[in-house]
Amino acid sequence: MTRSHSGETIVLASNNAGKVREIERLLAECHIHIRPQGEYGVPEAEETGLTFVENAILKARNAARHSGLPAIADDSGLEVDALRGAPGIYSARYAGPGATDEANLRKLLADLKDVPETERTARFQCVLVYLRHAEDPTPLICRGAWEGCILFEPRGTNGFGYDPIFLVPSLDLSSAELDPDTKNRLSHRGQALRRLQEQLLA
Ligand SMILES: O=c1nc[nH]c2c1ncn2[C@H]1C[C@H](O)[C@@H](COP(=O)(O)OP(=O)(O)OP(=O)(O)O)O1
Ligand SMILES: [Mg+2]
Repeated sequence: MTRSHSGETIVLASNNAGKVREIERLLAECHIHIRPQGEYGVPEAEETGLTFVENAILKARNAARHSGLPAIADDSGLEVDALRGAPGIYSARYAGPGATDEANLRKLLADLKDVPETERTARFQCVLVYLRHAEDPTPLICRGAWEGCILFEPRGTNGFGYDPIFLVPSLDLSSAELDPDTKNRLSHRGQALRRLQEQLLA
């Protein structure tokens, strides 16, 4: 069965403006049209899963159900080796329910204050899920991971979330010091999106 869209709108199951910007930018290049779920009055899904995959499916299904459209969801987070993978799937609520990006980032810096540079390795994970409709039994699932290190102080003003404290070692720049195209070329989300594009357009 073909998965191609021939211009059909896909709802993007995210309330995170930073994610929406990055995903719109990459998918526009291949003429896949997405609209954020806010435009359809989709209520926020409860992220009760224990894996990125489960949470992405929950979010995509919720958006597909309320909008009647195909849906893409992104569940992502930062795994810090010195914290045995935390905050992971809990990255958005690390400093508590409804925490701001700034509060989450400050908590992470505080938790790592005694961890030396060589032990500050980390990676961003991203899982994207595409559902043709709310009951789609064969979701497309694509992932990406981006290796880096946690800085001691924030640097840069681009991006969102933990970007100001995520060092990209090959460039010696934080993720918040990258322009949007460079971040999309390297990031966990960019990797997952290119895999999803291939499958959607296959
Ligand atoms: O490229 C990134 N650059 C910086 N930080 C990032 C990135 N990618 C994920 N993150 C962080 C943000 C948030 O703390 C968590 C995602 O949580 P996650 O539940 O997937 O998203 P969210 O609640 O912000 O929006 P939504 O669920 O509506 O898509 O990981
Ligand atoms: Mg979320």
